[in-house]
Amino acid sequence: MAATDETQGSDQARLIVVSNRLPVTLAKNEAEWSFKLSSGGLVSALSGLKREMSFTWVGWPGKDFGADDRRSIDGLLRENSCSAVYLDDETAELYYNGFANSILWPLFHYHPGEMIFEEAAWDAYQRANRAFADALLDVVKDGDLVWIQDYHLMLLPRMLRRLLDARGLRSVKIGWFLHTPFPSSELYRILPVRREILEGVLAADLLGFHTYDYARHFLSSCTRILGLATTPNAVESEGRVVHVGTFPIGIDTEQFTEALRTDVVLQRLGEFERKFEGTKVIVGVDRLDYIKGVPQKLLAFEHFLATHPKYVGKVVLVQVAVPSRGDVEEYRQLISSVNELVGRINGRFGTVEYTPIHFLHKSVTFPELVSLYAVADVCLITSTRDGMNLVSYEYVASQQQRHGVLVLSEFAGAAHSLNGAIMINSWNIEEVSDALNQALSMPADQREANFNTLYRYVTKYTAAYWGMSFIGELQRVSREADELAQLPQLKPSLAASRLAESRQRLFLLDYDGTLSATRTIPEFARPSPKALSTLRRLSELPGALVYVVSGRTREHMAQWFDGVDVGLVAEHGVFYRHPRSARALMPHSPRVGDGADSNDGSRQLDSDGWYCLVERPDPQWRETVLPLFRHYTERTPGSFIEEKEVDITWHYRNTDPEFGLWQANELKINLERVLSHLPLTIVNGNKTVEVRPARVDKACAFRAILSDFASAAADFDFIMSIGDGRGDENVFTYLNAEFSALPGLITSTVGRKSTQARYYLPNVDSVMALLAKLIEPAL
Ligand SMILES: O=P(O)(O)OC[C@H]1O[C@H](O[C@H]2O[C@H](CO)[C@@H](O)[C@H](O)[C@H]2O)[C@H](O)[C@@H](O)[C@@H]1O
Ligand SMILES: O=c1ccn([C@@H]2O[C@H](COP(=O)(O)OP(=O)(O)O)[C@@H](O)[C@H]2O)c(=O)[nH]1
Repeated sequence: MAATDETQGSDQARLIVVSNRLPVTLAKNEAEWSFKLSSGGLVSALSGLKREMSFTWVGWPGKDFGADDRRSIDGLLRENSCSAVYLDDETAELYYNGFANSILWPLFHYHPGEMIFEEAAWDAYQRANRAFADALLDVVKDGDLVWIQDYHLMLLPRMLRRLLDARGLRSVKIGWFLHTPFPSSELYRILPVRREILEGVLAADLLGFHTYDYARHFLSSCTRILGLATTPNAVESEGRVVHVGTFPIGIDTEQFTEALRTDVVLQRLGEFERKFEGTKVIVGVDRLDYIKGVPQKLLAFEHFLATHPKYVGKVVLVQVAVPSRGDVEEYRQLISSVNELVGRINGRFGTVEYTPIHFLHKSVTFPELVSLYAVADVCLITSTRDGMNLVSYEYVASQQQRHGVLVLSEFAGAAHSLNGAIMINSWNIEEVSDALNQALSMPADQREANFNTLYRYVTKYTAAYWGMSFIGELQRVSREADELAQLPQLKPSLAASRLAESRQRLFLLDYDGTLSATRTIPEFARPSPKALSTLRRLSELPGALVYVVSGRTREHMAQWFDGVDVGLVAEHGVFYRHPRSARALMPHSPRVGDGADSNDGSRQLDSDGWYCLVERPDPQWRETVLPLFRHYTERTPGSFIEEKEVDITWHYRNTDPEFGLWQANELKINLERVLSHLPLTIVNGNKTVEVRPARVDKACAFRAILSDFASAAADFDFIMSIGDGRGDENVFTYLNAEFSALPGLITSTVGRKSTQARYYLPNVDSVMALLAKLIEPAL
């Protein structure tokens, strides 16, 4: 493993990889501890990465050690860029076998029947994850990248984040990668601690999965179980954006190419070729785990021999079954049923000269494995679920000469990548048997074409590629998060001091999500008595003009703010009305029917003082839009249409969250198609789809408002704009450009997010607290 010394102590971000097991085997000879790097999927996957980037590996060393031994082991590990997390043997057993392998593993592989939930195991899982977090505190420095691996450590991102925050280490970036499938939310929700586990990983900055299906299931669980807003590549959790990505793992193909040139492999391959001369070889390599579908494979092979007698005596299955998790009951049962099947099939089809199944219940050496891969005409993978399945990749990497056929279960993650394999439903014994027949009789040119497609993929998307792309993405999202972290929170004291220094004051306040918290039904979101009295007192400050700026109808707004001297902007800028106190500042009093020029073309003034920035609503587009809106409303329970004077809004907040979002996207696509020739804009709002005139937005309304003040607008020495939505971003952009030099300009979004505003306020309560500060008597 590459040493990290060159980066220790420097300002460069260091990488720390955390996994359940350290990739080492420790042995004591006399009084001396020695160290051997062990092999395994993760070790080889990360071996490519380590050529590009040095890292420290943190994990459990495999058993507990006494204090004296720990001291020497720690030294030895440090020299090899590793660091141990010690767990007492009972915790380790319960956490690893009891929770990770007996609860999460079966559930994530669609075997809920094998899941045994025990509180003691859950307690141990928490204890072990906490021990990892504590140990990491001694290793991690600010600015480091911490990459946590797999289902054993799903609570760790949150536990670690809390400890780091408490120490003020706020720029450590955390990634987490799941090597297994993530099941459908329908399965996942069975887990008694489903919330804790999701919340645990959501403290990371980037979450990685092998396939988009796994990511999709994860996002769906976040929506359904935690009620969080998601996009196809992110989850919003506690004001943070947690990025979600697909990073299919690969192998180090070079290792296989090099091994195939070694004498030991060439010799062994020759022996196999002589032994199996005139016989077709099917190879299977699996850990003996119930997810690998070994019984299904044996039954399919039996069916194949029974239905294709010409192959009896002419084809063998060499099945390597690597012993695994023998301490767990389900695995012990599997061994006996597999042994029974092998015996039955060999008894049924075998002769003195012919053994149909060569069953190796052991692990084999790497040269032996490569030789077996290379001699096989077919590789048969029948997993009933499998995160990725690297055996399929390894077989392809070893088949440059023979161009053998890969028969691959569609339930392995690899099926999403390995175009060129024969895909099978491993539960369908008939189909697997047919696939074997097809594979064994496939013409050489077709085998070669399939192999070339597979080989190109396997050699391009290697383990190194996987590691580098995850780390690259973690660095990218971290930069984005750093930018966001630099967005300052608007402090009431700062706003108050700027206000105190000013004389002509303008407040532009969005309504929904800014002055009023989100409600399920729009009518319920009326201004609270507190909000009304705050606005009244704000409007009474010397030299102050207050505008409430909303997507709501002017009727609603006029009714809600009756008796408060605030200006109103309705339907996202289509209508606006000045406060009474503004009239004194206007160069001339506008008259009804006034069509005075503004930057936005003509505008009309009615007898209630409202300006309208668009032509009257065009009935034709409404006639096109409304039937579509109705179509989707009828088919989306809980959705409804809000018809305004000009805009039309489709609300889906109260629908099934995923179906609602799906329907909203469909509706938007359909609207874009039918409205493409019209000057309209279709906007995804806060659980809404809105259609409104393209020419007008909230920024246009401000421009019009300011032009009404003509040169008096130049006298505003304090402008504060607060809003939470996308429509408010236009306002911030406009104000930042127009009043860039004004010290009294304050723009603030609500909720921390990527924004054009100069500040953020966390939520509606903090907006109200800020405004309350501004109306304190001294100001
Ligand atoms: O510009 P705004 O004041 O932020 O108005 C935008 C939309 O707000 C309303 O919908 C939103 O608030 C509702 C009440 O809390 C909520 O039920 C809905 O899901 C939100 O999208 C309003 O109904 C829309 O017409 C406005 O366009
Ligand atoms: O005797 C053996 C046979 C195979 N393997 C390796 O075990 C890994 C199995 O990975 P896979 O993704 O197929 O399944 P997993 O065991 O991780 O579920 C592959 O890299 C094999 O080369 C091994 O270590 N010892």
